[in-house]
Amino acid sequence: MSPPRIDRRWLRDHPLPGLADASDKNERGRVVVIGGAEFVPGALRLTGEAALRAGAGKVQLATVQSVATALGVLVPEASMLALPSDRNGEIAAQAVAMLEDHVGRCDAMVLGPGMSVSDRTDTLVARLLASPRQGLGVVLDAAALTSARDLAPVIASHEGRVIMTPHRGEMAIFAGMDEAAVAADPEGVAADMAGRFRSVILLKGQESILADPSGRLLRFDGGCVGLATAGSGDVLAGIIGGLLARGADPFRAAAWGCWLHGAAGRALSEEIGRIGFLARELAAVVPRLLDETMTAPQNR
Ligand SMILES: NC(=O)C1=CN([C@@H]2O[C@H](COP(=O)(O)OP(=O)(O)OC[C@H]3O[C@@H](n4cnc5c(N)ncnc54)[C@H](OP(=O)(O)O)[C@@H]3O)[C@@H](O)[C@H]2O)[C@@H](O)CC1
Ligand SMILES: Nc1ncnc2c1ncn2[C@@H]1O[C@H](COP(=O)(O)OP(=O)(O)O)[C@@H](O)[C@H]1O
Repeated sequence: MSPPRIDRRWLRDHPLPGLADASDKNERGRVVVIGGAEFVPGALRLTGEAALRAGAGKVQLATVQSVATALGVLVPEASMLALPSDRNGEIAAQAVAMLEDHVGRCDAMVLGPGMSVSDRTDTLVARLLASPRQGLGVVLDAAALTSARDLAPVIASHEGRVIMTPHRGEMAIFAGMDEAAVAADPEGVAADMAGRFRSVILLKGQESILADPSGRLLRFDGGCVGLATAGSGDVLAGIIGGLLARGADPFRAAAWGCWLHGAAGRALSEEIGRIGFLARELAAVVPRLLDETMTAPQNR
């Protein structure tokens, strides 16, 4: 029997925490997004804007010094943390000392967009996850997933507050199996990894599978082919980070994020065309979708 579907009915039965009209931006939480490099200088724009569009109160973008100023101008709503880089224009391992302080003041951390697989990334990810912080939700995406594969006990110590978002290729590396084996049993693989890492796993694809350590499983098939575009996963990670910062629990944040991302893709398919809308266009659709799903009686 296939797992329940993430759809409007599921969202209605599992609402996001409400926000009073009188609420202050500080009540909507703070997200730090760590990643990017000289060869993908705009990656954090995708993630940071998505976190803000999902309702986060404040976003901080932490990336290499050589791109930080330009990125800050591109996303003037964010504050910037300029990190030392190595000779390849990627975040240097010593940046971790600067980051540890900042992460301690945040409600959500998104780690990995635009980073590449390397020993430096491994060091950074291991150090940033080493001491779980009360209430911090974590999204691990892209290269951070490869770093996470040897960190099961560390990730488990975060007590279910880590969300990992691999696509099938990343899951194959992460789980140490070939992609055909992941494709043959995505539900089994996602459930197994969620149990081993005591974390939430969102295995992305045309159909995405969401699993948590307690054995809950959901599926989402409401996206569209246009979502298979560069940077689309960076946007999803940002939406989930923004929802975590607003106070959603990790499983709910991942499920809502998956649905919002898919529904935004469908909206752009209709408005712009089936293929060829840009990842950076997705986030702007999210606030309207949130209003519709959170308030309109006909959608409940
Ligand atoms: N590239 C860009 O233009 C942009 C990239 N951006 C950022 O870079 C991140 C990476 O994106 P991407 O596109 O560089 O790597 P993607 O294909 O996700 O592979 C990741 C890993 O999975 C592996 N892997 C993949 N398929 C596989 C398979 N079938 N079977 C097995 N393995 C497979 C793959 O192995 P490889 O193909 O290298 O052998 C690699 O190790 C992205 O999430 C985003 O943050 C953005 O900022 C925007 C612009
Ligand atoms: N054919 C498809 N139909 C529906 N959704 C898709 C399809 N292909 C990819 N997606 C979705 O698009 C997103 C792509 O994420 P990812 O592969 O990480 O992109 P990138 O690495 O380019 O940022 C995922 O949320 C995935 O579920």
